[in-house]
Amino acid sequence: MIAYHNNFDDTWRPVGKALSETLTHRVLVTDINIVTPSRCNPTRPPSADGIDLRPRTSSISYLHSLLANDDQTNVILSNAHGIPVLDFGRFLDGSSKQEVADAMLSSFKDIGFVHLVNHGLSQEKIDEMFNWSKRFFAQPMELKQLAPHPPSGKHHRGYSAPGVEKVSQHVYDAAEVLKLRQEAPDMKESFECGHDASEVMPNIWLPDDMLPGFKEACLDFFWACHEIELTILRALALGLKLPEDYLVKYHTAQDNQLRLLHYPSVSAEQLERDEISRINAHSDFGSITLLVQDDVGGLEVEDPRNPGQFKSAPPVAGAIVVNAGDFLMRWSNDMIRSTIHRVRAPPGAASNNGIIPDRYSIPYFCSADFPIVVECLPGTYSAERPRKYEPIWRSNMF
Ligand SMILES: O=C(O)CCC(=O)C(=O)O
Ligand SMILES: [Fe+2]
Repeated sequence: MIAYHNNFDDTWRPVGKALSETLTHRVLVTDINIVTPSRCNPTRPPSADGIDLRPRTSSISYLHSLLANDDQTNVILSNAHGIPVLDFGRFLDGSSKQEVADAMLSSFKDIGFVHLVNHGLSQEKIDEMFNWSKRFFAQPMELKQLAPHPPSGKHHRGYSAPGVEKVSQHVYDAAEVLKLRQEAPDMKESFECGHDASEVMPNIWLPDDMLPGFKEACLDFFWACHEIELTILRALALGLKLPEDYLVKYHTAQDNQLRLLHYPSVSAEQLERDEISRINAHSDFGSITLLVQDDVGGLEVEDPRNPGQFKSAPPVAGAIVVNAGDFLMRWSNDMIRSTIHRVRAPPGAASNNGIIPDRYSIPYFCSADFPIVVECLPGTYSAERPRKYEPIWRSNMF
């Protein structure tokens, strides 16, 4: 689970311990404190702007997955290193809704990850956001520091410089985290924002006259991702044989987090020798994460059947990656996996003069509303598969 730690204060400890002891969930500890915000007021209504529902052709070869059952074969376009590539357009246009829903759920149960093509997020919007991200990170450090991520990390907003954040799993001791960071700093910088009306977690922007247009682009992309989130949650509900709006009803506060990530160019050797890392192994905290990435690669996903073994998950043309987070895993009575992943050297990197190019990615972390009691989802437990978790207030979880 991604959490952000600088200090290990009393707010964090009981939560972290409760999680590790009772949920057997992985807890990711970085250098900034965990955030347990209360519900944000819903802000402007989600806009349909930029959502392109037309199916697009892609360069992906149309292989049928061995994982699929007969009904799912027409929506599974290929199997990319163990992660199915689904034609989400068949859900959006209504032609194979149940099949897409079933295939997505199978994938979440099996590996916790899925690639979606024809997802409805326009390529123009994605390209535009990457351009803004590059422009932002290309600014001088003094300027980026004008939107500083708070050192105490009480909320995930603003800019964090390379090496400041360190991601790890099950490390609760401050000295140990410091040691990890010194041994192998995470060589990435990030900018994080949410929606602009949050009272509990206000955004931290650059001063108005710096990089005009950046803020608007981030917010626009935030809402575009939110639209995709809702359709994915609808598909997932259908896969779980629940009413289509079942999960959406628990995601009304739009308490999500858009994160621009830049991994500066580094030496392949240093990365491979673990002298530096891009992002350490971790699982995400929320319901689902949507990820768009450039074509550099390096994302690796743990093989659920061989803990500790990671498989490369290279980018798939035109696809967004969607993975389940710790919250969804618990909510589904562990039926759905929140799988550990990391970013390392892409395959074959050493042959490229030993230098790994800059990498840009944009995760969008989706969270359920805070003031709800979380019980295992209907259909995820039975006499043979009893509930593993007692009901709990969402705000007491992460
Ligand atoms: O950069 C990536 O591809 C992955 C980022 C990630 O896993 C995260 O920020 O949680
Ligand atoms: Fe992640």
